[in-house]
Amino acid sequence: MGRKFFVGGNWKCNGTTDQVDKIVKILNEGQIASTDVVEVVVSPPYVFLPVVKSQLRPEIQVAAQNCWVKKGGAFTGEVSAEMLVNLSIPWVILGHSERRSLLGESNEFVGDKVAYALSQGLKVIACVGETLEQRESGSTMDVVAAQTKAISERIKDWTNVVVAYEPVWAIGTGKVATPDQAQEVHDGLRKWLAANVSAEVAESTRIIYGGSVTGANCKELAAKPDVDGFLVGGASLKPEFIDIINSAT
Ligand SMILES: O=C(COP(=O)(O)O)NO
Repeated sequence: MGRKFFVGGNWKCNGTTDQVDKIVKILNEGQIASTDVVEVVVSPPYVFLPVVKSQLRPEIQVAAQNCWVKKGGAFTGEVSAEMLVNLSIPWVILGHSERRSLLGESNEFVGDKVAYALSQGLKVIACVGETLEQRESGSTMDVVAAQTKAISERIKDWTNVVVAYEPVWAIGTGKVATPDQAQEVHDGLRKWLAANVSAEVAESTRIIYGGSVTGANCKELAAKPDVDGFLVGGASLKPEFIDIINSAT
């Protein structure tokens, strides 16, 4: 049984009501491959999540871009996993490099978040990726393995986890990883899962790529055997996101 292609759209901290209406229109009117072929999940900012969920065609799911690490309560400004479940938001992105770098989210904190979100019934897009300095020092696999280990030590069931490899040096820079660069790390992650979790988890877990994916570069990336899809930032706000959704067909 192959891994179903997965395309996520991370809108990040972007959007006005007019812009959101335009993006939803693009998504609802675009000719996209069937849900038998591709799983599509878009991730608006929290404030637009319920309205986007209510307006999107049923084939497209939604994700939050983050959630709190434990049960809700006196944590001003946070949004809990329980709230997302209550709103029938099925997915959450966790461990994005922008939160790791800007907000100091450690590997252990991200691991705890993934474990708690899964425990509440959410499905998780778990982000890993190295900085340019780490890549240039040859420590890419050490870094992404440590990030993945911090998750693996805290969860038992990988069924509802998608791993997103997002090299920090490719995010928002236009410097997309080459297909071979992406394949090398995805293969390394799959081997890590096989050695440290199980052959079944390694085979079934989708490992998706993020970092300057566009309608122009997605096809050759999608052609790589261990690239199971994408987590798209900037291009997910544009009509070319439809091409990226269809890139596996
Ligand atoms: O951060 C990203 C990628 O962003 P870009 O596609 O804009 O590089 N996905 O979560």
